[in-house]
Amino acid sequence: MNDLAAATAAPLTGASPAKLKVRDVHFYYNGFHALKGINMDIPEKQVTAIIGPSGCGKSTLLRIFNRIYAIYPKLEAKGSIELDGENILDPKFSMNRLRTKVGMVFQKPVPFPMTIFENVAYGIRHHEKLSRADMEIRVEQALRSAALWDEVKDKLKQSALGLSGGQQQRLCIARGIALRPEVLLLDEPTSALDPIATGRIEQLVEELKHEYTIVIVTHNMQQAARCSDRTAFMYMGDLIEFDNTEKIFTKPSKKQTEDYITGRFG
Ligand SMILES: Nc1ncnc2c1ncn2[C@@H]1O[C@H](COP(=O)(O)OP(=O)(O)OP(=O)(O)O)[C@@H](O)[C@H]1O
Repeated sequence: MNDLAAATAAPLTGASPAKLKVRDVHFYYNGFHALKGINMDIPEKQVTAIIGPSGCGKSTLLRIFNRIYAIYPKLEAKGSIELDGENILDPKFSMNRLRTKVGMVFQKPVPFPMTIFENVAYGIRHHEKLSRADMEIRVEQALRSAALWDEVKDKLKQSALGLSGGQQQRLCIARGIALRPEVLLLDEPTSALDPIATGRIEQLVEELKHEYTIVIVTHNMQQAARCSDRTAFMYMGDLIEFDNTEKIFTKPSKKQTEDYITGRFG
């Protein structure tokens, strides 16, 4: 870790190397300075939660990890984010390649209006040419990984819109992992779900971290405490503290973090 990262983030502990190295990242919405010099190392095959009050920049930071902002004019990111040593903010890092390495699941599950099978196959087809048999294997693997296979294996040809909200969100996760990304971004993936479906997704996150580096934005502090290894606390575009989740929730170093997790503001 360089000096910049050391300024806000405790060093990574344990065996996980950094999968993403965020260095002095600034972000501007049409001139509005939304991220003010973020430095952090996201550990490989662990879950990193980003928490903080509404408007602090959580989603903005998450969306930079797959450069989704690049489709809008007047949005600008500065700094660098290295994925295994390559800067993903560099326009030379193609969007197509980035999509296969970094998958994203949004707050509200939005299945495509097509069959369950096609929802998963669609993205794969865009990037790879597979035989029908290989495609069937890939779709099954993705649905199994997303803990949805047993519930849908007999109705793969039915519309995905007939699934429950929790099933739809797991389908979106299956769609995300079907491309075999290395990093999975989850933007408040359970905010539209009931407690049972939420528990299922949290359990799934726990299982998926063995294969993927996961970054999750959540408003729910209990969720961050339950399912992440590291937690980043943001406030007004700054990364205030980034440390092991247990430390953030039991012995935070910064007063602002303590005030937030004890409900004194936000
Ligand atoms: N498209 C946009 N145009 C202009 N400003 C924006 C845009 N999107 C977000 N912002 C501003 O950038 C800041 C960070 O927003 P962001 O959505 O990242 O916050 P957040 O922490 O994810 O909030 P929430 O928890 O409410 O989703 C806020 O001040 C917000 O108003």
